[in-house]
Amino acid sequence: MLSLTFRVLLGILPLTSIWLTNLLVNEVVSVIQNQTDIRFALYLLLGQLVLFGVGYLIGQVAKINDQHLDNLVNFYMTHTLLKKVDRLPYLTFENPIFYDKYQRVSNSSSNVMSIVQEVLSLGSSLITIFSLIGYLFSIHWSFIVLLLITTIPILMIDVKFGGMRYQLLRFLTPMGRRESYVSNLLNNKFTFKEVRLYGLAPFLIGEWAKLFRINASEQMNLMKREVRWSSIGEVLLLIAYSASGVITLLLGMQGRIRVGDFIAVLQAMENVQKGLSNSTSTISRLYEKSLNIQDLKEFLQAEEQVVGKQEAQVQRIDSIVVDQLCFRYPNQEHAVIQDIDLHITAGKKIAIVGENGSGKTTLIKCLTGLYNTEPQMIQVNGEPLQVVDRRSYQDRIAVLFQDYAKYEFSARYNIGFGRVEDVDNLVGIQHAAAQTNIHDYLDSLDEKYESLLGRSFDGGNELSLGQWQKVALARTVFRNSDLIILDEPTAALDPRSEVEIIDNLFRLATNQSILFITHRLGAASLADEVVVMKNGRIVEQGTHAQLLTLDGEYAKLYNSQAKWYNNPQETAQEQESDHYEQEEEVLT
Ligand SMILES: Nc1ncnc2c1ncn2[C@@H]1O[C@H](COP(=O)(O)OP(=O)(O)OP(=O)(O)O)[C@@H](O)[C@H]1O
Repeated sequence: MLSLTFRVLLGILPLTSIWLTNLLVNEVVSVIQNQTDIRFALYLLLGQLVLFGVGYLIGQVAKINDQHLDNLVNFYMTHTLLKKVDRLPYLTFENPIFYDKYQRVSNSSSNVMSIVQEVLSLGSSLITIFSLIGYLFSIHWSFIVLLLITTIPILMIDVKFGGMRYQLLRFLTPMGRRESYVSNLLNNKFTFKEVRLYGLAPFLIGEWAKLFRINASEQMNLMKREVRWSSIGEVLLLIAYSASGVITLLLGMQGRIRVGDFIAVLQAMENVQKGLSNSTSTISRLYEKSLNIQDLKEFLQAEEQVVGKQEAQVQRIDSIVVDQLCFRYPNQEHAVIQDIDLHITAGKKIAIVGENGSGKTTLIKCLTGLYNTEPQMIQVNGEPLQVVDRRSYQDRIAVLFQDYAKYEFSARYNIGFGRVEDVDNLVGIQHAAAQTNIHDYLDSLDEKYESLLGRSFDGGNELSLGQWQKVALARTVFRNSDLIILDEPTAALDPRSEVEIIDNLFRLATNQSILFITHRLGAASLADEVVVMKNGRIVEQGTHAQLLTLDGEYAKLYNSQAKWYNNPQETAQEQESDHYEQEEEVLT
């Protein structure tokens, strides 16, 4: 409201200023010609000074007010977007188009604010324009015709380029994202060591430069076209201004206006033209931004993952039955996992083994409800997952993914995030850390559990990969769930830690089910059941002993690993001869 008032005031200032100028010039002419009293002219001069001061003050207060409004809108928009992102289905995050759209809409907070500001300043300009047009019309109607003839083509040009700018933004967003991806490879600590050692920097800089040039040249091309067309608009404005000068001169010669009016008309004409040209470009920008807002609207209307609305609440997971589970990624033709049958009962420890890409991680993403599957394929406590309250179900599961998160927060938060409502329970957190053999290390840090982990921020403590993994494992332990899912939980651990931790976990988690993916079959042998996956299917299932007797896939994998420990040299020679045999087969 305050902003609106300021804009109205700013809108009527030009007419008042021109009116005062008109009076002042006429008065000065009269003082010079007739030697009349100078006082009224001085009052008018003072009036102009006051007007200038008031205009300046209103402008400054409006600036502060706009900044305040900007903060409010920015906060609201970012807050809304972040909450929306939290409700989107997980699969959305695996679609690159999502990231393009997100990039565009995350600029929308500034777009929304600038729309508000543009509308306000457009309103202000329109008040100026209409008040001045009223004044010009009172002098002669032909000024209005001149203005109409020149403004309409300019408006059309500006709107056309507003649309083109938006289309270009859409086209360039993926390339812009790739450009920042490539440049990030050069300044990101996770990739930089390899970039440095492999001497990739010149190649990557070249790639970045290529993308930058394409981006920049597309923008330059559009800008050049826009400049060409807007020059035509400027010429039209110049013609209108000169024509209005001629008309004013004729009116003066006919004695229908005085010197002050002559100056005022030219000033008014100039102001109206400036106002009109500003307004047309504002309308063009508004059009461009309204297209962006359409993206925002679509984003906010995107289908959400229903969480916490389904009727079947899960107090405790007693059983999960997987029945003929199939899953296909949206961008792929064939199912990645097929006909999976699995029965997880309370306290059962299941190991999943299988070669890379056999679908193990996909299976756990389906099981945890991150991916939606057909009804009946997954049943929790006898209810299809679709009708199970997803939040209450996920609250009873602890997952450690291969690419677990390394939170650059304190050690306490890193573990406490497993049960965020209990993040102040230091004793519980320390207990979880002790179970995964990381307590002593965290306790030895300067600020113990309050120490910041990671090196992205000053004062942080970098951990080794194995230490990070132990912290993440402690987080899953702290979660106190019914089902613990671990995707290669010991990949970065030394053999002693691996044995101790898995042993600890199995001993303490008597009531908890554990489903763990592993490539280390020594760990798998501790499970109640071993599931072997190949090409998206379960090919063997049973206890470690049963599968060894079966002498199939598992036995083959197990024996080859056992050989590494018993006689690594022999294994290497065998593998080498296998390799040559295969090469010979290919050659013959
Ligand atoms: N988001 C995705 N979109 C499309 N395909 C995917 C996606 N994630 C995985 N895949 C494909 O699904 C298959 C199974 O992948 P998954 O990660 O489940 O295998 P995995 O058995 O866990 O492998 P690893 O032992 O290497 O971790 C792979 O062929 C992979 O290319």
